[in-house]
Amino acid sequence: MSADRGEDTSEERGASKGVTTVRVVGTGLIGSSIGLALSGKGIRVLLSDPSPTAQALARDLGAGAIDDGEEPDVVFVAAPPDVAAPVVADELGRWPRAVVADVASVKQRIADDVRELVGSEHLRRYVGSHPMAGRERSGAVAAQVDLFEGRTWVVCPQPESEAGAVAVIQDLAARTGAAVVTMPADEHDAAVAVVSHLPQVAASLVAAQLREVPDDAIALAGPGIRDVTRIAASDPMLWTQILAGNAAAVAPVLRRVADQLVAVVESIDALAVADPPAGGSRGAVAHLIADGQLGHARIPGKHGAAPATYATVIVPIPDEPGAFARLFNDVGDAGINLEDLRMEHGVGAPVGLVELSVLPGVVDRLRDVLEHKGWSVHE
Ligand SMILES: NC(=O)c1ccc[n+]([C@@H]2O[C@H](COP(=O)([O-])OP(=O)(O)OC[C@H]3O[C@@H](n4cnc5c(N)ncnc54)[C@H](O)[C@@H]3O)[C@@H](O)[C@H]2O)c1
Ligand SMILES: O=C(O)C(=O)C[C@]1(C(=O)O)C=C[C@@H](O)C=C1
Repeated sequence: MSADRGEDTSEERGASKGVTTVRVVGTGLIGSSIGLALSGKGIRVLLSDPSPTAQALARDLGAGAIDDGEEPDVVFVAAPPDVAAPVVADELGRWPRAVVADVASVKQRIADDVRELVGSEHLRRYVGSHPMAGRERSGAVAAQVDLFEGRTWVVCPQPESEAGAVAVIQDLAARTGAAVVTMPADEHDAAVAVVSHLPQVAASLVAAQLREVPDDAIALAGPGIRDVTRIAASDPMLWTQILAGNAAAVAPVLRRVADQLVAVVESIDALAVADPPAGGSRGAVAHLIADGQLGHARIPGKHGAAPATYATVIVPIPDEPGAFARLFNDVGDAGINLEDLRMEHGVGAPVGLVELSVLPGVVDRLRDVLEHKGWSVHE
């Protein structure tokens, strides 16, 4: 088996060359995005979902064909985490030659449940995996062909997983454009507790504070609150399952944050009085922000590359058809690669603010080109 950690290389690819048919079970956001990505690579994708509407919608959006009972080479189970294990077990039983993978956000508990359901010997063809890509929206309608492009896709082999089965899933994940990382399931769960599950809890807590805020205060919302709360729009049912499935790893992370939050409150309390005593409270607050800077600087860039600091320019665009296309054409004509893009809608104004991120070396040229084309450009 290939439980070695590390990034897949192109030399290792090719393991899925013999794969012609992939069955996707659960045709929501992730299942349909897999279907779109693999269909685009010439693979025959068969779609199955207990909801006939979800299944038909995925088909209509181009994610594949409705499953007709044809034997698949590979099955991706993209069902909710609380049913992933029994669905994997069913698929292993139904297709005795297929490699069966799941894509659920937690890995160890699902693998343990599958082992209990089918027995260790049948785990040879099972490979746990988790694309670190997603959206705060659910269902096929939110699926995207390039959802996995440049994102990490974690493959978590079990001790029983056959090397060939692991290689097939690594290879298919790579064919969606993802950067494949292989690691044990328990390490995956500890990692996502910090990099995925904590952010969801934090975003939901911050956004929940806005429920009672008067309209006049909400109207002041700028990019800060939007950045911190985007994922607060996520599906409560899915996230209850994810947090329950990884509770043992998430609880200590939340406890550490809670302890640090209590210390921050004490420092801020000390500073709230008219003439704060010199007791180190300012230092504690400064450390909080500085530590955050250090953590933020460690977040990898595209394709898992070293953290990249991009330069940004902000361009107001009119809220009218074709404005976006014109802006992109002007950037493209200048041969400048956009590294990232964000859009803010001005409150009460018929303009949007587009933030373009580029490598620092080309930002001056971008500014010149856009000004020359008549755009007004802000830092
Ligand atoms: N949403 C994300 O950002 C994200 C990212 C990576 C991985 N995941 C994982 O992918 C899986 C699917 O999440 P999603 O966001 O696509 O959810 P979704 O709600 O968009 O889709 C889930 C689909 O599964 C179907 N389903 C329900 N019960 C089923 C069953 N018993 N058998 C087969 N299908 C069933 C539903 O009808 C629905 O179409 C989850 O396990 C989730 O943890 C989600
Ligand atoms: O971008 C988002 O909407 C996500 O939150 C995606 C995200 C994450 O990055 O934490 C959330 C949960 C999934 O298991 C994988 C990816």
